[in-house]
Amino acid sequence: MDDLFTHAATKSENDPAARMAQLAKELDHHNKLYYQEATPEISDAEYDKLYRELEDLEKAHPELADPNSPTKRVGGAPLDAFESVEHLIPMLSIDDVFELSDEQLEQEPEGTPRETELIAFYKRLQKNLGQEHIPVTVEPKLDGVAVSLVYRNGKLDYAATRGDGKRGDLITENVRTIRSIPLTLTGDAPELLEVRGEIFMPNSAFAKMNEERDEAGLQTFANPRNATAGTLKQLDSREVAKRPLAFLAHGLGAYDGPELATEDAFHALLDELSIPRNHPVWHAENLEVLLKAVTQLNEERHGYDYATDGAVVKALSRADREKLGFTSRAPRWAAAYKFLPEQAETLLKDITIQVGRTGVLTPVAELEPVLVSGTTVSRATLHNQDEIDRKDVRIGDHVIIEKAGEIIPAVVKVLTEKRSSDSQPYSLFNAVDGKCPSCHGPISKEEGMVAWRCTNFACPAQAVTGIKQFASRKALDIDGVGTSVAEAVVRDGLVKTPLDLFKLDLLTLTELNLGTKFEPRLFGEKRASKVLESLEAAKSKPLSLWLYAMGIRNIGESAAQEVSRLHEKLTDIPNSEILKLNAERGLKDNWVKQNPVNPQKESISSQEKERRKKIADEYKPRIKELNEILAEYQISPELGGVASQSLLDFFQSEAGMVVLNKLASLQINPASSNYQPKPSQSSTISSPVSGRTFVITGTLSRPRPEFKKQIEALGGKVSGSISGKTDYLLAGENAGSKLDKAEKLGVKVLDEESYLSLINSSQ
Ligand SMILES: NC(=O)c1ccc[n+]([C@@H]2O[C@H](COP(=O)([O-])OP(=O)(O)OC[C@H]3O[C@@H](n4cnc5c(N)ncnc54)[C@H](O)[C@@H]3O)[C@@H](O)[C@H]2O)c1
Ligand SMILES: [Zn+2]
Repeated sequence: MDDLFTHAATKSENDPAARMAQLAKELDHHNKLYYQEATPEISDAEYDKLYRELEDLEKAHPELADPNSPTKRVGGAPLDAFESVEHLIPMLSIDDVFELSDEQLEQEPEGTPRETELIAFYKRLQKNLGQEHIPVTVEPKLDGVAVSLVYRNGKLDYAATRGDGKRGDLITENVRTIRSIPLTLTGDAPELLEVRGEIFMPNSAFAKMNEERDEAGLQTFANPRNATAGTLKQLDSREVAKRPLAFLAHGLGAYDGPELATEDAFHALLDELSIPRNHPVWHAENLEVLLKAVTQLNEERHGYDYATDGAVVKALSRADREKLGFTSRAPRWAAAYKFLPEQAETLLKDITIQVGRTGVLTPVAELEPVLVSGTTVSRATLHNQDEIDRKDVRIGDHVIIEKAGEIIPAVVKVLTEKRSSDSQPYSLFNAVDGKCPSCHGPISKEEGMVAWRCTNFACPAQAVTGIKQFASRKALDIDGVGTSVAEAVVRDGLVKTPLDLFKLDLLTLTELNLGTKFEPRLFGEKRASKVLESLEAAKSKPLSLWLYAMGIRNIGESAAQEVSRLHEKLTDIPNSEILKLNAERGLKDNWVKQNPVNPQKESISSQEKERRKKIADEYKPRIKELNEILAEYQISPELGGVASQSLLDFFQSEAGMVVLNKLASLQINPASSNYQPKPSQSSTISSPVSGRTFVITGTLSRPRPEFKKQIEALGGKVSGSISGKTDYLLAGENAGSKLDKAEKLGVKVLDEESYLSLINSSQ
């Protein structure tokens, strides 16, 4: 079965517009993670690759280019938590030019230099300025967070991040804590001086801080840039003060003072005012010297105490810069030359699988330790199955690994000539036997996506994400349980899966620490009891909300509604015949649609044609048959084959059983509030008992089972507890809490006498 349904062709390959839209979406996603949340998912080199691909497509198809494309914009939006400020002059990015790799050079004519893109940049300067010699400067590119420091009359007025280039966040209080940034300038300060530069964390300080955090049981940062970005987002500047941040200036923004004709004059001013500036700076009068400077910087940079992955090349004179001008995103007078990441050869000993916070399964290469860019590397990311297939990575291979400016190393290439003859292609799915290594839940791959994911909402690796979904407004609406509570209960080991929330008691919740070990912030009794109340109420919430709350793949709100219309209660789902048939129909139907015998766009071999025809001939009559069987259920397209299969997979998996067992032990069996599987039939029957749900309580004239039998014989149901979907409460003498609850929920209450007349009327 696997075979038939996993081929969902990535149609974007031949469709530039679709690919462009997809790239833009992915880049937006990564920009948000990188700039706003300081938690990037991919390396800069990978990001750059996607960015380049989009840029190239936009050049090839200018008519399809979106004016709001990520290639036309700077950075991310300002954060809500800070006040923002409009920049006096927009803060732009810098265009990248890349050192060419061996693979790229193979595609080019012989003798093509690695610096081809840099040379092209210099030639553009020559052409646009109409002169042969253009003096430029070369300096290290700092990998930190861009900042604007505005000084008025020698005093720091404010500091802001780049934000979207037009508006940034005001981070003055945080910046004041950075010792190397002067608050008052020495010497003859101009009236207005906007210095732009980079806040960063030196490597040594970063390593030490991470070590201390690790010891204190705090989360460590992936790399110095993340640590810097994360630190500057802190609202409490006392926290910022504790972090080892540094600053170096590299550019001029708004300015009101004596003329600065060149970059040198600007540097002299910074020195006079004791503002630390980026160094070393090389000067080059022509292309030859520029290339030498860049080579020298590349050699020296490994000795620096901060990460540099490139050289910034800038026209020296202000007059030249003015002539060259800007694009919407970057100045035309500067370029960032990105060095090739350093590579090394080593042995890939094993592949392990990590489960991320959102359930993504990431294959990780376990390597024979090797030294790259001054650090020992023993693990590298393999990203996903598609990447493994593309590079044909296998356990036991000799591989080339690469480490860019940032920390996560990657496997770039396999040395197939060194491979042993008995090596086997690697399949992530087989390696984990189709189960999440963290929880043994089922894994699945969404259409058009490359990653396998664990689909178990109770997976401990995804606990925080799962709890947030479970408690969200649209799901079970657990008042007071958001990100910080979810993180705290998981951190303290109180909750491993959302259902563990039901184990929490008032005292534990009251004393839950939402702050840090050093600065505790307790949750408090008032909010704690609210959480418990919401949890109690959740127990009787309808099936559709429960299904949505579980965050099962492909089950959104509408699909959950439809599932709950077709099933009376949760426990009917794992073996649901309707779902089985609907899954089969949907998956077969998709297959036929996606594998046409006479495709219009692609060309297929006659063998492939034959294969498709054979399968389609088998599927089509069955699809017709299924359509007939399912017709009376009138299943909405919101519940497709993929979603149906996904539900069944989940509830039939080991993980799904655990969830069902836990619910059973909590005595929760969510019931449908819109149960009506055969719409046309049930609407014609109208009986006061048939299809109605009764709850029985108190002392009656006969034993309760007798009443139960009678109700069921007339097509009604008897349930043990009152919920919003109960129709009648049959209440005898001394009815207790159920009576109160029925009144609260507006459920009709019958005494024995009115019950009897109801029964008689429906016989
Ligand atoms: N991994 C991810 O998910 C992800 C997401 C978004 C962006 N990124 C990375 O960020 C890059 C794009 O970000 P960007 O637009 O901020 O560009 P950038 O950081 O590559 O370059 C522009 C910035 O460089 C800084 N800079 C550093 N040293 C400088 C110097 N000596 N002189 C002048 N400026 C200097 C400036 O602050 C300027 O704003 C991408 O190439 C990518 O590597 C990664
Ligand atoms: Zn899992």
